[in-house]
Amino acid sequence: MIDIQNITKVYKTKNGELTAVNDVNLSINKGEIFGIIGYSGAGKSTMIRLLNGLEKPTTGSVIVNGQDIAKASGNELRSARQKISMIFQHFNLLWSRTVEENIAFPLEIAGVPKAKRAQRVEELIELVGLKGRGKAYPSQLSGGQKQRVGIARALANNPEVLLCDEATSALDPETTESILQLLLDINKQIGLTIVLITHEMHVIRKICNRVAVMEAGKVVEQGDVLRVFQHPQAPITKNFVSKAAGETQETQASLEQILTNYPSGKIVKLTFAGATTEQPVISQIIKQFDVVINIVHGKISTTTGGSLGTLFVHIDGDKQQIQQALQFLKQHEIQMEVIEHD
Ligand SMILES: Nc1ncnc2c1ncn2[C@@H]1O[C@H](COP(=O)(O)OP(=O)(O)OP(=O)(O)O)[C@@H](O)[C@H]1O
Repeated sequence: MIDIQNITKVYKTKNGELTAVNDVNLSINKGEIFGIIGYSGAGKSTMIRLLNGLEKPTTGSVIVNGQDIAKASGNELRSARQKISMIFQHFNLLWSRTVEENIAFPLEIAGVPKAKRAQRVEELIELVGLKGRGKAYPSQLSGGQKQRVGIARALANNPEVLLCDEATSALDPETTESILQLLLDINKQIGLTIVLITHEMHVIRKICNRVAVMEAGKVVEQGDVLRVFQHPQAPITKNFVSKAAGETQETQASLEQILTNYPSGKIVKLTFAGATTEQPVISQIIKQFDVVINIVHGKISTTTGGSLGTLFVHIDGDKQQIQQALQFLKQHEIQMEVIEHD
């Protein structure tokens, strides 16, 4: 569906050249939700502008449905861009237009006759759950409702790809959940390909099938979301994953405290994925080995590929028994990391 081949984008600035995107290759399948995550300045916005043809790469190609967006211009580029739609962090609605009129706007531009427009607007209002709010103005809507208008407007002309630029970053956690759920539902319902950029790993965890992690213009890691959460490789990915698992500075501090207070035993971080989240391994260890287990921190969350759990435990007892308990965990395909002092 989308093939990004060796794209590099170099900006000329007052201070010389700046490489915002550096030799990136990505392949995004039809109907999948693909996330690009990175901290500020990683090159995500530049990537999205390259994807919708707003920006031309310095080198490389961006093939969408067999067409190289990077080389298209004029009518060709306009028609290619009609298949790619976008939603934004700050919604970008027209404030003097009602919800209906905002959603109708791209239909007007595309020359859709009035009666058909009204029918399509009604369908879209229903799809995004805004029934009864059609005559309201954006200023009368909550943030979540505004983003629903943004989504309806983006879908008006039946795009094949929806680009989401930090679409939930301005929303509170509950509204974020409901907007992510709406995107997931739409993806399932109409098979829409969604590419989103974000700096929040929980957004990736909640709705993406695959993820690419960007740092300083490069993709440092990519793969299935569950796999990346279970076995993050790059330091930056490990950082994102532990934040998404709710490991705060407070968790780090309590681990340090336990390491200091209990010099014996081991503190272990266990990562469970898929079926292993449902096995009662901790109680099995306690029954089978002569060890004491203290739970320090734990969380289970779901990804589109299955459940994922992290658990920090302090295992104490006879050295050999601890070793055997750790071996038991390994045999049950539970990812394990022994925590040492920072
Ligand atoms: N038009 C431009 N001209 C010059 N430099 C630019 C331009 N656009 C982006 N950059 C630079 O390219 C780098 C990547 O920026 P980009 O906005 O793509 O990152 P980002 O990951 O989206 O970060 P943010 O979330 O802060 O927007 C940054 O160093 C930025 O200053």
